[in-house]
Amino acid sequence: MAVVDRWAGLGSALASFLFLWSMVQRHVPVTISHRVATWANKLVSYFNPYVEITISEYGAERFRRSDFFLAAEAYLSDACAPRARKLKAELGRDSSNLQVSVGDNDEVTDAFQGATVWWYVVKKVPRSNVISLYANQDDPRTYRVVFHRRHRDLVVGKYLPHVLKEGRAVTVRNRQRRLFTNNPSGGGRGRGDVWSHVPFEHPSTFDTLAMDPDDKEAVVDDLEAFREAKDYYTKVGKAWKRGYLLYGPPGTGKSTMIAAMANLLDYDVYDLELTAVNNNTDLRKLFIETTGKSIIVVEDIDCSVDLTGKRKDKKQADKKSEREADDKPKLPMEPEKDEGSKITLSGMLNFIDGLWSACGGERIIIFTTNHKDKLEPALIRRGRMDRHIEMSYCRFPAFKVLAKNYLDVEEHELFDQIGQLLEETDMSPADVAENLMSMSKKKKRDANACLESLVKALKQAKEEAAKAKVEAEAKKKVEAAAEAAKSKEEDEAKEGSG
Ligand SMILES: Nc1ncnc2c1ncn2[C@@H]1O[C@H](COP(=O)(O)OP(=O)(O)OP(=O)(O)O)[C@@H](O)[C@H]1O
Ligand SMILES: [Mg+2]
Repeated sequence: MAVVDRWAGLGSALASFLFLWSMVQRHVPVTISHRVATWANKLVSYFNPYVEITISEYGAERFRRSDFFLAAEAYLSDACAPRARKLKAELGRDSSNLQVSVGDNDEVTDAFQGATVWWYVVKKVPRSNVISLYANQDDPRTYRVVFHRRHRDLVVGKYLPHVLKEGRAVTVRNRQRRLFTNNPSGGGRGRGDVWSHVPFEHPSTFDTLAMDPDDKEAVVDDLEAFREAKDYYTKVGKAWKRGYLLYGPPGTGKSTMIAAMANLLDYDVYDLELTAVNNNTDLRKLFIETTGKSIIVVEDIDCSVDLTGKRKDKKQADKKSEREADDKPKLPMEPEKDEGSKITLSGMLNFIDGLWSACGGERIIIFTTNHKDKLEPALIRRGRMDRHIEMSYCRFPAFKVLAKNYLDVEEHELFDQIGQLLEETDMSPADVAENLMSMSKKKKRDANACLESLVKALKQAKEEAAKAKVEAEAKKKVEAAAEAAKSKEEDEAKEGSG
């Protein structure tokens, strides 16, 4: 009975203290109550030897998640997830790789050079009128890093930089590379909508690419030097980017080489379809929305848009006369027919090396074409397209790579004959490859049969080429004769009238 009484007394005493405290608080100046709070904090920290650092999801850049937060997230999921009890598994952004991260309100311990560090994930529930029991999926999170105060220098000076570095490395390692293509201009709903992407999964590598070994090595060296050359580019005052022009007949491996480059450098690929871009402004927007560590590709640049001012004028003049000729009244509702892409040469040049091209850095721009001579020289001069790489017909060294890849054959009695034939005939690597895999699926791939079929195809190609040559010469002769006869006739007519 007495105990209950005592408790009741204590309760009422506490109640009156709280009441008094709230009265005091109301009447004591703000500065004093602040001072009391600071003192209380000091008192607590005197007895509590632990220090806390917080890393919030949204830092100074309100629209972007803070880099440090992302790095910490990656670090935790990689290094500490095995010790967490509450894990969260999500499909990665590309729904192909599973990402495990530490669940909300969980504690994870980490050890670093003898110091123990505790990580907590806290969700910040925004103050609102609606009371909700569960934190929202999108509520910003904060990491709390707690450690003993004697480790303060170690944690701030070494551990956190270590987390940042490791986290970034993990992000790069887990990154699913992507293949982007531009959406038709005007179709996007807003920022970030200009490119769509799929996972980049092309298996081509420089090992499987058939070309002259010396040329191949030169390209690989060049790419690797580029990747390491950030400081060099800064020193010489150039934007960190490099242009390659790949030219050569169809089927010689231009697209394949781009995939091999992306796989070698571990870059994303932006496949730019110029015909879907309306004007120079859209082109610039596309460029700005690309990220670093990427290859921007324009395939068949000679075919996609008319980049020479002269030809464009002619086309427009043609269109005009066409319009005048056709006197049918146009329906008022009918919009003016799109006059094709309005990208100009200057827009394209700006795209490659204008001021904007320096945003972000670490980009490779590649043009491919089947007709190098048709291109505007300004577009491909050195500095814009720094390196011109010719992809040519398959010769013996390239054939050896294909034979090894497709048939696992490095030596064969037919090689001499094939080498000879490849020197005399122009056959693209695509055709050679096709012959090397031309066996039906049921039969086991037989190297002899494949090589024989290749020899046959080469001989046939050689004959056809010879025949075509003879025909072309005959045609030339006939034309020359006709020309001579015509000029003779004209001369005679002149003499007759004179
Ligand atoms: N040098 C090569 N090494 C290995 N495979 C090749 C090579 N060239 C062509 N091939 C094979 O031929 C196919 C076509 O090659 P690719 O698409 O790279 O040619 P391309 O030069 O881009 O042709 P186009 O000018 O028509 O675009 C590829 O799938 C590839 O398997
Ligand atoms: Mg191609």
